[in-house]
Amino acid sequence: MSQEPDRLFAQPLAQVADFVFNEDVARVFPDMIKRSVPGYPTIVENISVLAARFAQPHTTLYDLGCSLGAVTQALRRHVRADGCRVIAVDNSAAMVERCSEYLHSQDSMFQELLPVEVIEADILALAFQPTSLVALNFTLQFIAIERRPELLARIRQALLPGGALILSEKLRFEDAIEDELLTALHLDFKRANGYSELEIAQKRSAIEKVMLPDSLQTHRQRLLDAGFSQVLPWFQCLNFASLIALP
Ligand SMILES: C[S@@+](CC[C@H](N)C(=O)[O-])C[C@H]1O[C@@H](n2cnc3c(N)ncnc32)[C@H](O)[C@@H]1O
Ligand SMILES: O=C(O)C(=O)C[C@]1(C(=O)O)C=C[C@@H](O)C=C1
Repeated sequence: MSQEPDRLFAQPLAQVADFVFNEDVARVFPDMIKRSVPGYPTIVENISVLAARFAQPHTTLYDLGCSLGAVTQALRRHVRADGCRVIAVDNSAAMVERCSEYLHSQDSMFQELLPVEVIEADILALAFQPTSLVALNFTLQFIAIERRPELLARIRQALLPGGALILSEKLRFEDAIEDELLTALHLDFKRANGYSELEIAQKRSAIEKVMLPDSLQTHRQRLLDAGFSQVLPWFQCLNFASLIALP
């Protein structure tokens, strides 16, 4: 994947536009997400460990909001159940184009990869096949809040017994002191990864209307309301967490 450093917000901008997953973002995305999301490499690595337990033979696995396909690549390499395939979906043309290229080069580097299909589509409009594993890795937070319940309900309906949804999100916290401290620590994480105060401030105004995090309590209740039976947090680093939701 591209090694280009994320300098998108390094120069003062006359006006900071709302954040979109366009060509500029796609080009620097591996660097951006690693330097912005505490624990991201650990989450991606371990999604394939979790998936290996939940993936059922001869079923479809979904990577929803796949960006450049980091989760898809991990699933293709590490899920060994017979006859599985991965469907990777994103509604950003720039992401889908690069994702397809990266998956193509993965094909030439490794043997015995799961087959994959990359689709440019809105996940809200997707007709789900029966599935044993759905990954929403930092995607739900970009979906309009009022559309989140219906998306989760449709995923729940498509999930087969023994399968799972893996949901990773930035969290907000209902306790004001906890929220303030973990937000401050997240900014320290960005500084420690070389982002300047200007980059941090401009990225924040670009993203604040576009990415709307929920609390763990809100996620849990919404997943239960959508018909999931169990919600288990398996990872948290500062204000970023990942949950397993069981059908
Ligand atoms: C933070 S990125 C996800 C990172 C990726 N899952 C990973 O692990 O590297 C969010 C992605 O969700 C996509 N996205 C947002 N809304 C979407 C929608 N309604 N349908 C499909 N993709 C969407 C964006 O284009 C973006 O690529
Ligand atoms: O919370 C932030 O400041 C972020 O930059 C987070 C986040 C994310 O969680 O997806 C937002 C957009 C970028 O795609 C990468 C990281």
